[in-house]
Amino acid sequence: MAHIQLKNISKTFGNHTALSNLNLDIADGEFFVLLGETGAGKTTTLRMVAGLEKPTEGQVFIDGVDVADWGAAERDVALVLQQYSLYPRYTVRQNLEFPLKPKIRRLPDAEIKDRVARAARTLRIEHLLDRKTDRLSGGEMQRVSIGRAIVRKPRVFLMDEPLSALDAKLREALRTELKNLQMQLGATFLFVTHDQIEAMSMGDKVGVLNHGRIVQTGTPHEIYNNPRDTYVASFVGSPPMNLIDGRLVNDRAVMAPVNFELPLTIGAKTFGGAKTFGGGRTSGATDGRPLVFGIRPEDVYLESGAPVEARVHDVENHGVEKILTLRVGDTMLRATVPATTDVAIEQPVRFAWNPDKVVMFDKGSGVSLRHAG
Ligand SMILES: Nc1ncnc2c1ncn2[C@@H]1O[C@H](COP(=O)(O)OP(=O)(O)OP(=O)(O)O)[C@@H](O)[C@H]1O
Repeated sequence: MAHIQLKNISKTFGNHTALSNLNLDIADGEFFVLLGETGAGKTTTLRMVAGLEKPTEGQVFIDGVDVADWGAAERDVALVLQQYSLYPRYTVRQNLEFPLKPKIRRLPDAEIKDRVARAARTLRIEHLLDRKTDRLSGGEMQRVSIGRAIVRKPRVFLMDEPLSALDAKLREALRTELKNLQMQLGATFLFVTHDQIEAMSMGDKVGVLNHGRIVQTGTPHEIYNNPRDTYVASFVGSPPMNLIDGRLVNDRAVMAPVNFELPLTIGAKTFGGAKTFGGGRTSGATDGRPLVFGIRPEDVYLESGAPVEARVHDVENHGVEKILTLRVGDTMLRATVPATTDVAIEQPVRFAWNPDKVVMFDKGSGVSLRHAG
């Protein structure tokens, strides 16, 4: 398989900068997800690894070799796209055989048969082998597209939103299958998506791309719990992290514009022993500085006697849990609570949060104080 490195990559189209100084290091056998909104530069990055696009600046390395002069075929990568590129009049078997039959490197018939059979078994499409591809469902077609990549045994799989055209249920099923497949093949995957749930559930590592720049790279756990800036904090997580403006004053967090105070140390008795705030990273140096406080909805909880009073503005039922919108003055804040929580709209409630989980961001730069060092 392969180790992929992108070093100081920039790409401009005319006077539009699609990628700026991008660095990525994808380990051999890693499932790496590039996550970003539309237009962030995901497809451009993928096409550069595939050899379909040349960087304006910087280099792409595969297994330590600069592949600038290698064409797409020499790079030995397989691309799976959102739109399945199958031959509609051909059967599934013929579609799977097709990539193995170019004149220059035609494989022996027995080898072709074996690879097709294995791919079909892995993707559970054996029963479809003799069916024409225009008679398949979307999920089946996408399996065949992935099969066309697998049979080639490429060094790297490049996947450009391969699940986004499928309905929610199928997407979920194929997410698991793709992850299993990657582990089974031990292959290096670069998977591109705008869907943070896909990224968090499949990636060994996730790179968050914003306007052509990598904002943060890390495990899903790191990205979720320790977002580098307010962009990552609000992009990853559903509902997103609550971001509330405020300042630290005498070791208390004063949140504007409602002026409610968050104690930095919350009494051990009432609030479960949590005594520090923001991972213990409070110091005199931050006093008075404008900050943004990030609190995940699941770290907010209702409790009588808790420090802040709010009104319930909205209640969404999500089966096992409810997502509440709480109103404090003009500020809205989301809280994920158990479905058994009995609340009504406009009801007054009191809430607290897990102080260990609060992330403080510099208001000016948006960067987390933990990352700013
Ligand atoms: N061939 C091109 N010519 C001009 N601009 C381009 C070209 N290819 C991409 N761009 C621009 O570069 C930026 C990045 O595009 P890219 O397709 O990589 O984004 P993306 O993150 O994959 O978006 P999406 O999720 O919508 O596919 C966009 O602003 C796009 O319009």
